[in-house]
Amino acid sequence: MNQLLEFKNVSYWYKHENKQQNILIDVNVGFEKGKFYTITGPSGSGKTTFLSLASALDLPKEGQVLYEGKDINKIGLSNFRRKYVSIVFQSYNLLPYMTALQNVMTAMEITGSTVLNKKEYALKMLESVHIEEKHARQRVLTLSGGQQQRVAIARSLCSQSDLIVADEPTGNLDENTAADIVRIFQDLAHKENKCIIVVTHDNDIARSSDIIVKLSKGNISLVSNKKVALVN
Ligand SMILES: Nc1ncnc2c1ncn2[C@@H]1O[C@H](COP(=O)(O)OP(=O)(O)OP(=O)(O)O)[C@@H](O)[C@H]1O
Repeated sequence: MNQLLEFKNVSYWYKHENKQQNILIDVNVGFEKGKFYTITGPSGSGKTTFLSLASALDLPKEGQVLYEGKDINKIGLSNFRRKYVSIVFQSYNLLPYMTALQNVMTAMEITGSTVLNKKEYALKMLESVHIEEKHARQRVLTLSGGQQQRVAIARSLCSQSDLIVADEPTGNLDENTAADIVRIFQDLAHKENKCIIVVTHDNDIARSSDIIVKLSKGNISLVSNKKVALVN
């Protein structure tokens, strides 16, 4: 099996006044390109912690996270974040006084994109998430929540990384807009061959993914959705 990202014997805990709270206990799980994964579990089960390990915001206390077989600690955490993973936050993390286009182009500058015509490319990425040029040229603070989330996804696409992780990306959105975002993730996995890992509380979104990774009491179980629900 061709794993893009692999958790190998990963354990993680927090210490509270010398008491250890185990979050992940000897977890083994792999993620492939071309698949859309959701991470689910009760509040406090460690979903955000899991995602921070998958996106090199933190390191396991024990075990390794491997990218194409290489330990991300060896790749270097900031190097890994810059080159190999795109993170979509619930709060979008956009620059509100800039236009959508400027937000995407700024991210391209920061990540050292080698694309020659950055404006044209940014507009193409925005169009791929259904942000037309008129909206692309508006300041982000004048766009709706759903539009802002799509801009954040377009920004994540400009780094051209194979791995996209998102923490509750539909948390603030209405049902229709959330379905729209989920469809974009499905397309990115199935048409663009990306590996998508999304933390969600929402069972409908989990059912729309290819594989559900359930977290509970430090352990994980996988549910494969053979017949992926199409969102409408
Ligand atoms: N920086 C930290 N220091 C200490 N404990 C922490 C820290 N971050 C998280 N925790 C604890 O670890 C547990 C897992 O937190 P995490 O945010 O990963 O869970 P979650 O499944 O994403 O929760 P939610 O669904 O409520 O967002 C929680 O009990 C939390 O209080």
